Amino acid sequence: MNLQKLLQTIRTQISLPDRIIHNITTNSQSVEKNDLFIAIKGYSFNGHDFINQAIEAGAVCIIGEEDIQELPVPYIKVPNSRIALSELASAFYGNPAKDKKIIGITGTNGKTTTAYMIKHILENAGHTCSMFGSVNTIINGDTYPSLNTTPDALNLQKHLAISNDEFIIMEVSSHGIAQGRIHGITFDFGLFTNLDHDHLDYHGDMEGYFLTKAKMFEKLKDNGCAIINNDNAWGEKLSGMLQSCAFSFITLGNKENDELTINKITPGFSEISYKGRNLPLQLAILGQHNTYNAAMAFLTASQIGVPVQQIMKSLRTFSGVPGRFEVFRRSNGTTVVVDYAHTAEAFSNCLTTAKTQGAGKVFHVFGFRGDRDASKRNKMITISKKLADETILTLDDLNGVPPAAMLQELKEWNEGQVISDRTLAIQYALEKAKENDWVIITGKGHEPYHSKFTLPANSDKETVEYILQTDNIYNKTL
Ligand SMILES: CC(=O)N[C@H]1[C@@H](OP(=O)(O)OP(=O)(O)OC[C@H]2O[C@@H](n3ccc(=O)[nH]c3=O)[C@H](O)[C@@H]2O)O[C@H](CO)[C@@H](O)[C@@H]1O[C@H](C)C(=O)N[C@@H](C)C(=O)N[C@H](CCC(=O)O)C(=O)O
Ligand SMILES: Nc1ncnc2c1ncn2[C@@H]1O[C@H](COP(=O)(O)OP(=O)(O)OP(=O)(O)O)[C@@H](O)[C@H]1O
Repeated sequence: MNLQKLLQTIRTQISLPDRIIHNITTNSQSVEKNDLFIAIKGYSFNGHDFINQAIEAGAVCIIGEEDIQELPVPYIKVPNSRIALSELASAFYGNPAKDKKIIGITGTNGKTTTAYMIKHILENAGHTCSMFGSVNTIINGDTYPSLNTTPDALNLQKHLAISNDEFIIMEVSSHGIAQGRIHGITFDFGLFTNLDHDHLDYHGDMEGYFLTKAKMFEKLKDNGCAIINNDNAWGEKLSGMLQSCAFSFITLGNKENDELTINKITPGFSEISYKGRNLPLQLAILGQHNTYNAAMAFLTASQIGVPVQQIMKSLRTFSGVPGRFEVFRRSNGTTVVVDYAHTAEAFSNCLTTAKTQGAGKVFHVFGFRGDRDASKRNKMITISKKLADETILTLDDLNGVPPAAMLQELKEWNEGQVISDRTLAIQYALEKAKENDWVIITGKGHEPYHSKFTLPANSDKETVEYILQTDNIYNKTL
């Protein structure tokens, strides 16, 4: 793309040589000849420190937000590099968002599950969908791994440009919003699932976290639609803020003016009311929280025009998301659940579901992510001890925290079992659980985790599958 034309996007007054830009990059290590390098101030590094390296590798123009003198190539200072990145990426890929119907899903929990449900319903109704989220990225039917829940601006614009699908369903994380990753796009639908104590290391407090999430709704098209779960204080607060917006908004909850109300939740079957009709909502997956996710998906599909009966049928055949409340049965009658829960509310949902399903004893295995919001740990442990019969603490991703320091902390939180190796912790719970007991393993879900005793498995899901397939306990085979 022509450099001068590209830079009109960020309204620069600087006159630039007439040349073609090969690519835009923010990483000096991937710069190639004729690239435009954008210096980003990050959390671990400052991209401005790598400008010389980028020039040596062939960058022909640099964008940054610091004062920098005497570079051998044009340097353009902008107020905010991440915003410039979004604008330039959008221009570079031909403003691909403008022709797309984009569904953005934000909230602490339920984004992935709701995204999968919407995709399932829309595809059954004959639509095609791309999906960008934390489990994977699906475009034109091809699946790619995801680095982030919300792709960085360059990848986001690139994904949009290559997608030929009718709908884009994307999870919108608070980090993605705060880092301007979605700056270059507008949404047709904006969904808010809920808000729970998480990521406060990044956002400071709940109010700051909420206001970041709320920013996604500033990006809704005037003819767009917001769909809010009103059955929590933060959803109600957001609904209040959206009253005077140009776009329409509808809510789900348990009040008269909610578009959809959830009247009753029982295992595998709930009753909702929609447009004056009471409807049985049958799901093949467990967890009362999934009724809320299904209700969000229902409202979205209905707004798109999928007939109600068809939505209900699709929800009945929805088989779930990898690592989200995945249920396994052991031959001795124990039920094992692998779930991606990271917050106290998500723990509460999982553990309560076990009890409502008639669990005997409930064993709960989990750990804390190192270097991530330590302020939520007290709530997580408290709810686990309240609702589980035995809490077994183990290591989760350490993110650079020394294992000994984390183990020491785990021992301070739990006078009961602390088993450092995650595989052995799962093994311990499975050995103790008898018929009708439940083992709930939260944290890693489908994501890889490197245990010393990894064997053929490296996620909680694979660990459990391996044990159940062989019905063997790891240390007997080591
Ligand atoms: C803390 C955080 O959010 N980090 C994200 C951020 O990276 P960063 O700003 O920290 O980058 P950095 O490593 O400090 O580098 C700064 C700049 O220097 C450049 N650099 C660096 C080294 C070098 O040799 N040369 C060079 O040019 C880098 O390319 C970068 O442009 O920007 C990157 C590009 O957008 C993200 O991939 C990265 O996500 C990391 C992987 C991450 O773990 N993020 C998590 C916290 C996150 O975003 N999570 C949410 C979901 C949360 C949830 O709901 O659970 C998500 O959307 O994924
Ligand atoms: N509607 C909900 N309300 C509360 N908890 C939920 C809800 N939906 C899912 N959960 C819990 O949150 C966990 C993560 O679910 P999901 O992956 O769908 O959410 P997410 O918002 O995408 O989270 P992440 O970004 O961490 O993947 C689930 O395993 C479950 O324990």
